[in-house]
Amino acid sequence: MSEPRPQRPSPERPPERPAGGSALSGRRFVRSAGYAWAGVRHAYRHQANFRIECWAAVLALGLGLALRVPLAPVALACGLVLGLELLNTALEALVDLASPEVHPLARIAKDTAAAAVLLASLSALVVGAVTFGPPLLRLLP
Ligand SMILES: Nc1ncnc2c1ncn2[C@@H]1O[C@H](COP(=O)(O)OP(=O)(O)OP(=O)(O)O)[C@@H](O)[C@H]1O
Repeated sequence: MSEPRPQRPSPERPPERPAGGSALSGRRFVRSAGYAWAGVRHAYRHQANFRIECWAAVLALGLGLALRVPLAPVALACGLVLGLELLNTALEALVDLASPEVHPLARIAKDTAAAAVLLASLSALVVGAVTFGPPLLRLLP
């Protein structure tokens, strides 16, 4: 006899809460943050682009502080690029797992994810030019 299938959550039947405290439990949050930090460390170790983007973000935020420009758009642009680079890394790993051999769909997945990072990086350059351009020009003699 086959095992009973686990029932999908629905609006009438919310998902069962896993054992180990409420969704807002501090220990749970710390554990999740630990997994996320492991992901960041992995990307930093293995992805040269992520390392460059991390240091570019540090530089941009430092320059923003020094020039006293609004930091919110700079931080948002940096977060977008870094977040999409992490998603790109995750997707590359998934594609390599699902399709180690060359496949047109694998190429589309990887190329499209890379395009998302490129688009965000170009937007970040525009944000940087608009934010840092005027104060830097004022510094010129
Ligand atoms: N399994 C595959 N099938 C088809 N094309 C692939 C496959 N794997 C990679 N490619 C092609 O090669 C390109 C580079 O893939 P790769 O996995 O080396 O990514 P990358 O951008 O070089 O990653 P990294 O950031 O690790 O350097 C992809 O964008 C895609 O066009």
